[in-house]
Amino acid sequence: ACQHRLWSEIESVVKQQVAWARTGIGECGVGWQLFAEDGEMRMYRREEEVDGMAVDPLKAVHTVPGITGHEVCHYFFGPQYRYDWETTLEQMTVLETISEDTLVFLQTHKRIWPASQRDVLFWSHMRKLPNESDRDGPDLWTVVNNSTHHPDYPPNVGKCVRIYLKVCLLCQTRVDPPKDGAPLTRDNISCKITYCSVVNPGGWAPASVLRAVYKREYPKFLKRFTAYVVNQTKNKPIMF
Ligand SMILES: Cc1cccc(-c2n[nH]cc2-c2ccc(F)c(-c3ccc(S(=O)(=O)CCO)cc3)c2)n1
Repeated sequence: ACQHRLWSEIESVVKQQVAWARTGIGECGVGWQLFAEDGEMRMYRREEEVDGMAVDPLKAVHTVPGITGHEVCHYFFGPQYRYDWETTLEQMTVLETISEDTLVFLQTHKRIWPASQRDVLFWSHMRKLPNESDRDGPDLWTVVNNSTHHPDYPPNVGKCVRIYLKVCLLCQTRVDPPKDGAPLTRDNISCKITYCSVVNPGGWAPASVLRAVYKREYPKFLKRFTAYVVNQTKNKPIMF
């Protein structure tokens, strides 16, 4: 897929998004507010408007015991699982299979009253990244979703307003080997998850309504998705 039309864009967006996800919230600049907390999960957002529309960047960090970064990215990337955990999804189509780690999706999501229904068209790329800070530590895994165009599905033709998003899920596995040299079990692993997103609603949507929805939907999504991965993997061999 190195010669694919999207390859150079994917390379640059993945590098940019991973660097952003790796930036601790303290170095992200001013204006970030913690808006949700639940156990290990912390969700931050910054209020930003473009053309009067709320495009608040979001950064969430969460640590989940018993799963690996590869497993988290596998269930986030795979179209076959999405209806199980994405509660606001109404319709999902894989428009293109560019390679086994790069797909193009078209999705329509449940309407957020009083705004019009939204759809989103994006490429999704999954990649393993070398663990720079700890050579013999487990690799990092990431999935980057980035809005793109497709000639057969121009924006705003039907009833849906096209939204534009950039999402990065960055996962770092942590292994705490058992003292007595016993074989590794899921009790000895955990995954640090960073989820970043910037969503441009693409058309009129009241900032106050969007912010209320985001405040409710993002924590729900991350909790539901990670619980889904724990449940799907608990009786399966660990996928590093
Ligand atoms: C999780 C969440 C946060 C904020 C809003 C909502 C929501 N509520 N009702 C409709 C939506 C909605 C509308 C349009 C969208 F594109 C997405 C959307 C959200 C996430 C992603 S993803 O790339 O993170 C996971 C793949 O679906 C893609 C689209 C979600 N859901």
